[in-house]
Amino acid sequence: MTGTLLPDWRDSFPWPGAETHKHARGRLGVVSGKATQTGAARLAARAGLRIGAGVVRILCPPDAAAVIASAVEAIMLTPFGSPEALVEACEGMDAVVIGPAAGLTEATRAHIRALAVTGAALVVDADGLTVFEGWPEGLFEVLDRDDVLTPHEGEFKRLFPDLLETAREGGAAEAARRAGAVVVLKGPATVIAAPDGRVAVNDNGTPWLATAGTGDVLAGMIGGLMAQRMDSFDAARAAVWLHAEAARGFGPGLIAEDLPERLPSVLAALYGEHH
Ligand SMILES: NC(=O)C1=CN([C@@H]2O[C@H](COP(=O)(O)OP(=O)(O)OC[C@H]3O[C@@H](n4cnc5c(N)ncnc54)[C@H](OP(=O)(O)O)[C@@H]3O)[C@@H](O)[C@H]2O)[C@@H](O)CC1
Ligand SMILES: Nc1ncnc2c1ncn2[C@@H]1O[C@H](COP(=O)(O)OP(=O)(O)O)[C@@H](O)[C@H]1O
Repeated sequence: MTGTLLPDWRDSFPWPGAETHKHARGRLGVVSGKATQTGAARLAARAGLRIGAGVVRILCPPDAAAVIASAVEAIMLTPFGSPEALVEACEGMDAVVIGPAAGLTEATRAHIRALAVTGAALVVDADGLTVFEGWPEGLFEVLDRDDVLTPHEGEFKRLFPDLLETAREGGAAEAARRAGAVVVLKGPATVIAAPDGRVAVNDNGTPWLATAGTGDVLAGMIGGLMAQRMDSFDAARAAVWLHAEAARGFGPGLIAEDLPERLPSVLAALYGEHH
């Protein structure tokens, strides 16, 4: 492992107890895009499962069901055809990831606003952020403090056009206050900020992560920890650190698909330090 100090979120990491079962470990939902854009959701779902959510289900538009069904095993699948049907399919979910390859459509906005009133904590990423460009309050007004936004710099600028001139730390802190949710401003030194003023800067980033789909994996990892009821700020810090650690362990040639498969060895090292 990199660094001499072990990260301080490890004491609240959700290792399974002897009496647990899969539903008790946490239920994660991941909303997929249309039939030609299902890869991002599958990456996020696999990452959520690898990081310990006990049950992971992809929610998809009806046209995407056949594509996804042939590409998943442990991950379950429910098609939905309206915001109401999505809410129904998410009943009992502890956390839901929405946005990766969701599409820049009115439907994506409606799905996010509908999910926000369920009991599930939300991770909003990618198109789920961009689709609120010009109407950020349409997103912020429905978020809770335990929801998480995961913008890269381009997405951050679309929601907070005045804040990137500020230093990244200050900008992310103000963004979290404005959104009323945790903000993960991704990049070489990812900044994690909570609406209560907590701010952390991740120190183990690696440029091997600069490849398509790694952000989708990160969203799934954060959602997977939130599904296990880890505090959202700690879940985001832990996921960002573990994600980079998995990439460092792989090195040259890394593609997004490799990250969930590296997680067991990163988690095993962390588990060994803890027990
Ligand atoms: N397997 C799959 O199915 C995958 C599906 N994916 C899905 O694809 C969709 C598009 O996602 P996206 O992130 O490529 O595009 P988007 O944000 O619309 O615009 C990109 C523009 O933003 C700017 N930009 C500025 N800073 C930036 C930064 N730090 N990182 C990146 N961009 C930055 C930059 O502008 P430039 O700097 O070039 O002027 C750039 O041209 C989305 O639905 C996503 O979920 C992907 O997740 C991959 C795997
Ligand atoms: N140069 C870099 N150094 C460290 N981490 C990086 C670098 N470039 C990208 N990353 C990380 O890779 C991930 C990319 O996420 P994102 O831009 O959302 O990609 P995608 O939409 O293709 O999934 C983020 O976690 C980001 O912090």
